[in-house]
Amino acid sequence: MGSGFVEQALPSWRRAVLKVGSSLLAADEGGLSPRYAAALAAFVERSRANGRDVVIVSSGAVAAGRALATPGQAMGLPARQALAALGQTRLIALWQGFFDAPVAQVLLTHDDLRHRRRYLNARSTLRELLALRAIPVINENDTVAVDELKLGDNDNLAAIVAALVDADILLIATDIGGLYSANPRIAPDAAPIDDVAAVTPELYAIAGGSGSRSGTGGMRTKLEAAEKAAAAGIETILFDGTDATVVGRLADGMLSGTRIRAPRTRLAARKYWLRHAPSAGSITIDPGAARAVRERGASLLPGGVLGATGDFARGDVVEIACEEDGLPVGRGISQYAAVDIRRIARKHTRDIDAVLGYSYGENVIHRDDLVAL
Ligand SMILES: Nc1ncnc2c1ncn2[C@@H]1O[C@H](COP(=O)(O)OP(=O)(O)O)[C@@H](O)[C@H]1O
Ligand SMILES: N[C@@H](CCC(=O)OP(=O)(O)O)C(=O)O
Repeated sequence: MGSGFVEQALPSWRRAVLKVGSSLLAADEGGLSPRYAAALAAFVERSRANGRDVVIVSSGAVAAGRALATPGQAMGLPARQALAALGQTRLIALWQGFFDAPVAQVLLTHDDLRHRRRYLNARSTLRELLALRAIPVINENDTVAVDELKLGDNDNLAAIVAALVDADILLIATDIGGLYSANPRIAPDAAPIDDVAAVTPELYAIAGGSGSRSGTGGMRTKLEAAEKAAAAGIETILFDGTDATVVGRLADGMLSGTRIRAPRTRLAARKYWLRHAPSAGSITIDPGAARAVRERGASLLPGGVLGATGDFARGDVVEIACEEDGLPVGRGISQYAAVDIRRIARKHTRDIDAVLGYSYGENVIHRDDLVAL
């Protein structure tokens, strides 16, 4: 029996976040199983061979750890956290087993992503890992992630990561064909929904909880994730990771599952945000740098910077002004604090380290973080 979803073209993409739920990795007898992960890994491999980047957000640490715990043992929060710590090494080993390329373990909490500096550090690390052609495998840092530190679930984590790494698409592999008009495990005649223009309250009303022992959020958290991704201009795809044919076709650019659209493009969403975020200060640049930013969309290097006003921190949004006419050139996220910029202004990129004693890279503002006005 098919899932009822009609095959449609997958929107073209260059960088994806692939979220793999516990239900796809947990073995019936406890621990992890490569059963479904193998086809998903083959998809990652094929995508990478075509020059695309894939970041994996993988659940399954608790499920993996369960095989190592005594059955019947009390399962309070610390016990779950201990299971996650035990299971995480197995989880990474499972993924590494599929790839020749190195897998990098990245564990994140809400706190890491809420604080601007740590957010930027996570972003730089992930960018660097992708530049190294490594395969980042991300999970929530369950050891410390309790209550207010918790992102709650990996669907939401995957959406935040998608925005973090500038992904074009968020692929959520789950244990069901996609979104249905009701939970098919309860309502067998539920109808598949192939295409969603926007996540609405009505949609949340049809999304129920998890259908398996290992899964957590059910469709609700997948819709929350899709809503977050859409706000950043990223489309979300829900598909059945247990169906090797569906996964194989995905690598051919064809989807059987649910496509949840984003109302605006990624660039438009980002530029809108950069234009409207409150600014914490300004950077003055010379006319040559102003031309490079305006006409070529170039990154801002320290050589073209003349100074900084205000007391902004690394990661703040700042105005960029041209010293010649004082007119605004653009806005962007500064990689350096105002105090640092005053010291590296007019210096060559290679001297940053010598002047400051550290470096956050060659750009004062990276072109991806810059909008010309
Ligand atoms: N409207 C719906 N359409 C599809 N699945 C639904 C719906 N409402 C609830 N679900 C449940 O959501 C489950 C998938 O979520 P979950 O168990 O958390 O998996 P994962 O481990 O992949 O995150 C499905 O197996 C299904 O039981
Ligand atoms: N960090 C947890 C994952 C929790 C989670 O969100 O699970 P799931 O709903 O299966 O994606 C673990 O690795 O077990």
